[in-house]
Amino acid sequence: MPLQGETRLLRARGVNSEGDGLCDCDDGLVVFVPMMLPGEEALVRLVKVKRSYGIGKVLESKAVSPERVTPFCPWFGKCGGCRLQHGSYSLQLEIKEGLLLDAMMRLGGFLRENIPLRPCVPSPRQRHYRNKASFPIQSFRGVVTPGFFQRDSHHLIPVDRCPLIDPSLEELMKVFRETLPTLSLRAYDERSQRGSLRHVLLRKGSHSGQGAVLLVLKERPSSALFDELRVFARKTRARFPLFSSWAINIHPDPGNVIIGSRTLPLSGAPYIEERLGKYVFRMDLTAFFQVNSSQAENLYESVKASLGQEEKGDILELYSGVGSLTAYLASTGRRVTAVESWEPSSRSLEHNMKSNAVKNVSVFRGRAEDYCSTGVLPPFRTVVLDPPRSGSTPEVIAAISRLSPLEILYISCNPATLARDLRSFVDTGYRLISLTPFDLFPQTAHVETLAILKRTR
Ligand SMILES: C[S@@+](CC[C@H](N)C(=O)[O-])C[C@H]1O[C@@H](n2cnc3c(N)ncnc32)[C@H](O)[C@@H]1O
Repeated sequence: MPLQGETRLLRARGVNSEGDGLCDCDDGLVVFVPMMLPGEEALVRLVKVKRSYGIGKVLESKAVSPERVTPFCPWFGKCGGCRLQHGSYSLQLEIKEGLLLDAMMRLGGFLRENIPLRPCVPSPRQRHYRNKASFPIQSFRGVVTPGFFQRDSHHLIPVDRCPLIDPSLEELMKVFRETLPTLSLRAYDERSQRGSLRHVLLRKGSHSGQGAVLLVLKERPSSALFDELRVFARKTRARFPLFSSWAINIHPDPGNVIIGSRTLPLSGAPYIEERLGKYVFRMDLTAFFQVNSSQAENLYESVKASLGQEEKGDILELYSGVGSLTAYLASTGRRVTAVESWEPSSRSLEHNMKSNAVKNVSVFRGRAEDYCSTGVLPPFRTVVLDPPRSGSTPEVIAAISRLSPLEILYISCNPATLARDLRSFVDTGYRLISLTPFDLFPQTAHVETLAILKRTR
């Protein structure tokens, strides 16, 4: 077993889900080394040695990958957001395919020959693709400051630009950096749980142009503070007329969850609209919506194409959000039952089906678990599910297996929970037909995947 502090010459055989180089010591220990790309060799100091893994730091590079590029963001390596900016885009796509394969084999117990992996679908844009920016607020040297968290920590880096977000979100970020210290709001402190302003969330419909601001506060503001924030919103709207929707979200609980359950309108409508394909979707400022609008269109078109136009039979869609994928599913002419638990999203889902004249959708406002336990469910030919990062739950997976649809389409943003859930489906009589990664998050190590399963018996 190597010792902490030792130096080794290591070669990266891949990258882990955090974007770190994956190296093997000759003693069998796996070492994760930030900033190393597959094929690279370096003298590495073992800064941490645990029983099952180590963490290394490059002291001197010995062989550099031809796919290494100069990162375009000055904060890359410090900010926790991007993990792969030092690799060419084609390498990033290859890495994502590898991450998915690794999760399927290691965590899902699949054999390589049983994984019908397709190439990763590239994002139309690799920079400025994000329609949303969420930055934490802290008191930095006594000043209320927005920024991003350093990797694996809650240390704030006070940045005023991010090359992944829409340029108008960057402009607005600068305004917040200048203006927040002049307001009578105090930054929330996680340790003492004092102060108020926790997060600022900015959204801009990439295709609609509409923008929104959500201020996340620990408690409901006093009426004087409310008035002050209204004036701030009005003045900022005068400079950025497209950012017309402002709201305050109240989030009193400690912890890492960004948004609380109560939202109060501050200025303008408490929602914005985004256009995907021929549809316009309204979303509450707290709702989930894919951050890469153009690549979301590609993903949804691909889901629709894999359903086929001539097939018949109803579709059950679980975890529907505001109904963006729902509309694409319904455009095949089949009846869709859409299930969503976040109340503001399920309200928008109902609205969006009406406003887009989509008539063949019925909405269940509640948890997938509750829908699945509502007695005898009608038959569905197809089940589509797009759960959060934690994946689906054993109850929901068991209910889907009992429903026994001919096909299951599973969309996932987390290869680890996807591999686990696909294993359960395969064990109850489904065969994996295809597994397609979509790059919705260039420069990061996040992987979105569309998996298609068919019933075998
Ligand atoms: C990854 S998003 C997918 C949304 C949608 N398919 C889309 O593409 O925009 C997951 C959604 O599941 C919802 N959700 C989370 N847990 C749920 C549950 N137990 N039952 C139903 N919906 C849930 C979330 O509110 C969120 O809207």
